[in-house]
Amino acid sequence: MNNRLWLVVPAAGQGRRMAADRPKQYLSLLDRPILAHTLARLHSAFPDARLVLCLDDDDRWFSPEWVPFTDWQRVTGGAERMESVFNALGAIDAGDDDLVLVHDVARPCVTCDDLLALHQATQQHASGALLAMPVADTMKRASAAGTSLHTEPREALWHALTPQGFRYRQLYQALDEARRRGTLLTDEASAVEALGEAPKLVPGRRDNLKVTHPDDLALAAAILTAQRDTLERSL
Ligand SMILES: Nc1ccn([C@@H]2O[C@H](COP(=O)(O)OP(=O)(O)OP(=O)(O)O)[C@@H](O)[C@H]2O)c(=O)n1
Ligand SMILES: C[C@](O)(CO)[C@H](O)COP(=O)(O)O
Repeated sequence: MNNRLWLVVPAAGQGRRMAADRPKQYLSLLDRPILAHTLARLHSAFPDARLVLCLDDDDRWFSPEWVPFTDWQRVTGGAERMESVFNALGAIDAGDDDLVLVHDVARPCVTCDDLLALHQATQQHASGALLAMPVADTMKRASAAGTSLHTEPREALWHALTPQGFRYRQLYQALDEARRRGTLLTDEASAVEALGEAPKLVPGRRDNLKVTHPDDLALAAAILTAQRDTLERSL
């Protein structure tokens, strides 16, 4: 039997750095909320996957009309992103070798081609895979006073993006272990790395922006508009 594909979308954040009147996933981007864009992108790549959407229990903004998947469920988010993802894994009836792709709701500009590339890499690499981007700028080591102490070699530095994909059992064990240690992790790959594994870095597009600060909203709108003009067929 083929392994199932699960999409876990952590969407239980409060968007504190955005400082808006609602969690950032419900801010309007062009014609609809960020959450609707992100789910539409995932659906265009994986229409038959099962979606697991992590939402805050007190969320009063969510509407199911923004979910294009027929096969989906809502789970309760945690206090931190990694807890939201762990809750999702605990709530599903997945096989050990089923693939799980975790994608931030706050990354609405991910393209179909990048999603498919990450999915393929996850199938091919036993330690899992993540979309990532090589660091492009000269990197400085700062002092506590905010002065530049020296220049760091950047050749081996990458920005971690999402999705990040793993086999279900491996990811569950990795996050469970991190919780037991009391380590706070900002992505799934960190948990798997802590088990001694080395997930594959899959070069992703530079415009897979995580909407984080207020000025990211205009940037995301410009990216989506440019993608509509240049990538129409592969979105
Ligand atoms: N307890 C949490 C915290 C974050 N997230 C999700 O994890 C992703 C990445 O987090 P981040 O960009 O930090 O979002 P927020 O936590 O909402 O933002 P902030 O840190 O500024 O409050 C987002 O899709 C967010 O909704 C989540 O599901 N549960
Ligand atoms: C997984 C992630 O997208 C990596 O960039 C993540 O959401 C990071 O969040 P943070 O803003 O760096 O805490």
